[in-house]
Amino acid sequence: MIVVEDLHKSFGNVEILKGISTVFDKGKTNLIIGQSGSGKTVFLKSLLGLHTPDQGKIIYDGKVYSELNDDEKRNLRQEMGMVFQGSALFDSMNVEENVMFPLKMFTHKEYDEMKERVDFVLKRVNLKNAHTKYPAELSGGMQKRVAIARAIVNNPKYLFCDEPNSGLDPKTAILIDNLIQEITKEYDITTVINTHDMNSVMEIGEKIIFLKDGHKEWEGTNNEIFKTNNEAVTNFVYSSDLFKKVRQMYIEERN
Ligand SMILES: Nc1ncnc2c1ncn2[C@@H]1O[C@H](COP(=O)(O)OP(=O)(O)OP(=O)(O)O)[C@@H](O)[C@H]1O
Repeated sequence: MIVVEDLHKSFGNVEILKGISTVFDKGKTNLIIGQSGSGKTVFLKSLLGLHTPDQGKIIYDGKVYSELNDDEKRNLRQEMGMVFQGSALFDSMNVEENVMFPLKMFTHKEYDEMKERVDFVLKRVNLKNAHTKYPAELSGGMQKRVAIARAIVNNPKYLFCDEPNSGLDPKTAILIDNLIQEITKEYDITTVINTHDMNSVMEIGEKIIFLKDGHKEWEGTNNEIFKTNNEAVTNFVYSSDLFKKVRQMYIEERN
């Protein structure tokens, strides 16, 4: 579980995060949504420890980040997995080497043990016979699977995903969303996903926080987002007429 208390972050004189408080539960897919420039990436980077907040606290299962010493911070970072936008695989490494990379960096495991773990996670993301392939030889969906395998290879307690569906067709995007949700539940991970994808919001939005201009404007579940009367949220989520009609039909059906 990650608890965020009154998080503020400025760059120069410009305040980007203006006092965000929320809770991200374990075993759940938590989504951050909001318009471009609303502060989602700055927020996600703050959760990763890449930005130091000016004010407020981030608490990881009882550990207040700002109160940890350097070793404790390093240990905590090793409990975090990250799926970057565009997968960010190493082009010069094959799939097995990409996935093994965090184990080589952060553990002292023998090769056989690392290989066993790599085989396990690649199987878990349904990638078989891809060990010796290079990223350029893989489809976008397969690259995402490799990125997810790499993010979970070190058994993270926290998984952060930045636009995991960018560049994928809608069907593959749903498969990737479902895979992230399954893994989150299976290994009881606290997962936080930064997304623009409204399909993701509807499919896996167990908890959604909507940022607007650096504030938390709204939070709730995918069921609640259908019913909310918050204008900023409805304008954002139902920006197309088609979505507005679907929402109207849903509300009428429920009444
Ligand atoms: N390192 C930085 N230095 C100065 N300003 C920054 C820095 N990082 C982000 N910003 C500013 O913070 C604001 C929020 O940016 P952020 O990248 O968090 O938006 P976002 O909601 O993730 O947008 P998008 O959906 O387009 O990725 C922007 O105005 C951006 O210019």
